[in-house]
Amino acid sequence: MILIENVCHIYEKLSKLETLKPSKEVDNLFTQLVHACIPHSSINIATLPANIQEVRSKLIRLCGEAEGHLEAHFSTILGSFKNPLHHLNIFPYYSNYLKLGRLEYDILNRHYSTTSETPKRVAFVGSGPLPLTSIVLASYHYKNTSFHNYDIDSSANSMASRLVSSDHDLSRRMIFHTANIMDVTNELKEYDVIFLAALVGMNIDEKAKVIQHLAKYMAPGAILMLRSAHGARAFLYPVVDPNVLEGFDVLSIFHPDDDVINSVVISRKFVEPVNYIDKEYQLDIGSLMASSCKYCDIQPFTLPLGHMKMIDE
Ligand SMILES: C[S@+](CC[C@H](N)C(=O)[O-])C[C@H]1O[C@@H](n2cnc3c(N)ncnc32)[C@H](O)[C@@H]1O
Repeated sequence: MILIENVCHIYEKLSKLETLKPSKEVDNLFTQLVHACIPHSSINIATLPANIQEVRSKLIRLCGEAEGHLEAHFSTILGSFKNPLHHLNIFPYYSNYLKLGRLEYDILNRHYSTTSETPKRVAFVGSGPLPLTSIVLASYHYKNTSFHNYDIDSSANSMASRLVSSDHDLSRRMIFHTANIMDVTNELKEYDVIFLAALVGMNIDEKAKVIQHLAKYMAPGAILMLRSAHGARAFLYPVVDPNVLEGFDVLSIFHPDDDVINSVVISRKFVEPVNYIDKEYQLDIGSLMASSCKYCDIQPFTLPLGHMKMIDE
């Protein structure tokens, strides 16, 4: 299959590079990789043989590493401006973040509440040196909400806070916490909505552990927004399996088919605590959740961006 050959070929080249810091060569290879993957939305990655799965998980790590370098590079440049927020469009993927932010806002708005309330406190886990999702949501969509950004890396947080420090409004509403999210416990109860970055939990097991931790501490009824990947885009980002969302109702899953790479999974922490009686019952809950996802939310609604597919999985 041409796609697989192409992806493996690009992986070979990327894995031989000494550094994944931004350069013409690195940028070209990642651009080729993204363009190779975007059109293949119907391929089921789970059916590929083990050697290709191995390439895939290595590729996801390389993509994550390169994304970290790219974000740090542009955050440093932006930090040299008097007001960095006026220059965000120098980041080559800024328009993707504007689209993704709008998409996530629309999805959230539809499910957040039956009243016209908006979330008061939002957390973004894995915000990185260039926390564009929080910046876009805080600037354009949730203008009275505070955004608590969590990152394990203190240098990412200092770069990120520099970006908003000269903005009177955002510097008050964007708060940065340096912590491994696995060590943050009761504080998580304070958030109406928690976003989990695609790159926190690089494989199914790591992702499941983070989700289990969030399930343990999030407030009942709070919303968890997850980023996943569909079709060949799963060569770029980890896939969130809805079956690992124990303790949550999966409300819907969106698979963009344009240049927004990530799928969005929205789920709500159970309102009533679940008393697991025995292992068998626990399994039943899992399968019930998987099937409830099938039927929970399949009525189409108007998305401003077009090109979006709402898929029930
Ligand atoms: C650079 S990316 C930023 C977000 C990215 N644009 C996305 O949507 O995934 C991921 C960030 O997650 C942080 N991270 C990874 N694991 C983490 C954890 N367990 N707790 C907190 N932050 C974590 C990394 O330090 C990194 O800065």
